[in-house]
Amino acid sequence: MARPIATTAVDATVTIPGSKSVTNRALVLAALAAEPGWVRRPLRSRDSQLMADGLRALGVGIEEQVNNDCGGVGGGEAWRIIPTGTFAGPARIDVGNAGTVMRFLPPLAVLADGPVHFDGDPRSYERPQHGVIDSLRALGARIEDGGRGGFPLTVHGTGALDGGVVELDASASSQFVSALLLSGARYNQGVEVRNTGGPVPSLPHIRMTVDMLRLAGVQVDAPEDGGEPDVWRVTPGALLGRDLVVEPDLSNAAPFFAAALVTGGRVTVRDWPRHTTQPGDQLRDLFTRMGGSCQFVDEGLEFTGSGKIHGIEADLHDVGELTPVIAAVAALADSESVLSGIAHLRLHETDRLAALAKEINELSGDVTETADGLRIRPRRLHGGVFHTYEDHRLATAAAVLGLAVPGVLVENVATTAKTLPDFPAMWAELLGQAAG
Ligand SMILES: O=C(O)C1=C[C@@H](OP(=O)(O)O)[C@@H](O)[C@H](O)C1
Ligand SMILES: C=C(OP(=O)(O)O)C(=O)O
Repeated sequence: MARPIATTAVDATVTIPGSKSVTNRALVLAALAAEPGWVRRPLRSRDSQLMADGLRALGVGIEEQVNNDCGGVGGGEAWRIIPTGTFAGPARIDVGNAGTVMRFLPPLAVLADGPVHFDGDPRSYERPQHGVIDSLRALGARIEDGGRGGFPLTVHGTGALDGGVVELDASASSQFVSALLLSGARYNQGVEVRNTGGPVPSLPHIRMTVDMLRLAGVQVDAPEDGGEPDVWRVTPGALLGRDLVVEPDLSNAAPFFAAALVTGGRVTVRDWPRHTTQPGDQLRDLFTRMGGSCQFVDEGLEFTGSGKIHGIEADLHDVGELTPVIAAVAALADSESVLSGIAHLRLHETDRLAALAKEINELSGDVTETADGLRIRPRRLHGGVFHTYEDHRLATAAAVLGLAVPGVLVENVATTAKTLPDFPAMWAELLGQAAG
């Protein structure tokens, strides 16, 4: 995708599709429930499709309805989830490169009536999975992993799991904890997850898991509610079928607010929730520190750029998925930025620290990798191909750079289909151009 620089300040209102994290949790919880439920305004993307297909392979009914009027809540698209109580095996599941699918489904597959074979994109072989697999084994599951501790692997479901207390190192991914908690209420003894490793990243995502479990009627003890630090406990019990409206994906608002910052323009994101567990909500603070300002308006959240972009020193441990777009904005700022607390990004869709440093430097930037992040010294950039390594967030970061730097070519912008298939058209509309 080649984008000329934005010649005028953007001024737009955008509708961001549903959150990947909320959609995929909602699907898992609805599949585990004792009664049917609804997921409204779900994200339609590669990651949510992989999740839905995985659950269907296990026998869960998912009926996709468009423009229905089911109960009047949410409106628009809705998926009706019909759980079967048990999960069917043998089954085959493709996890793609979706962290939520590769971590959340094996703990559910232990409840299947037979073997469930998992495989995925080449990158899924490299992403950490030990926190899920070793934990499930410790809780009584039989899993074959082909000798590498990860994919491809076979979970030998027996219809039930003892569960109980498990210790793991969750410093590589919060998804290890979320994964075990989501299915834990269906284990005979529930589950108690104890992190014995370093600090867990992306804690708001665990909070999201805990809140959504509670909405499904599950009793959860968590550290932030006065519980023991680094310990989460799920009491065994049935899950309720819920009617849930998915919030817009706030992490995918990042490139659009960045466009307001970079062009000195204004972007309103519709339906921004006033209260949310999504880490993307921290964009309000981060991008304000970088030179913009925001306010809630009737339609949603309005973000305005001042025409100036400041560097930032920020610990992004909780909000790692925002890093690529923040790094792109930082490369266009008037002072140095230091982004820290994000060593775990080396094991995301790609090694994001290496990829951002390499690609921005290829455009004549000055980015160095630190032990746990990036140091970004803004320099005048020139155009060139920005490689995206099949990482949706590298592609949106490159598009942001392309607003200010003539001749930036985003290689494989279609990779945004992981969480935002409409990105090329939405971006073209933002800039008042034809998609292409
Ligand atoms: O549970 C989730 O929905 C997510 C948790 C985070 O993963 P890590 O804890 O592996 O960073 C985040 O980066 C990812 O985009 C989504
Ligand atoms: C890390 C991410 O995704 P995943 O769910 O595949 O871990 C991300 O979306 O930034």
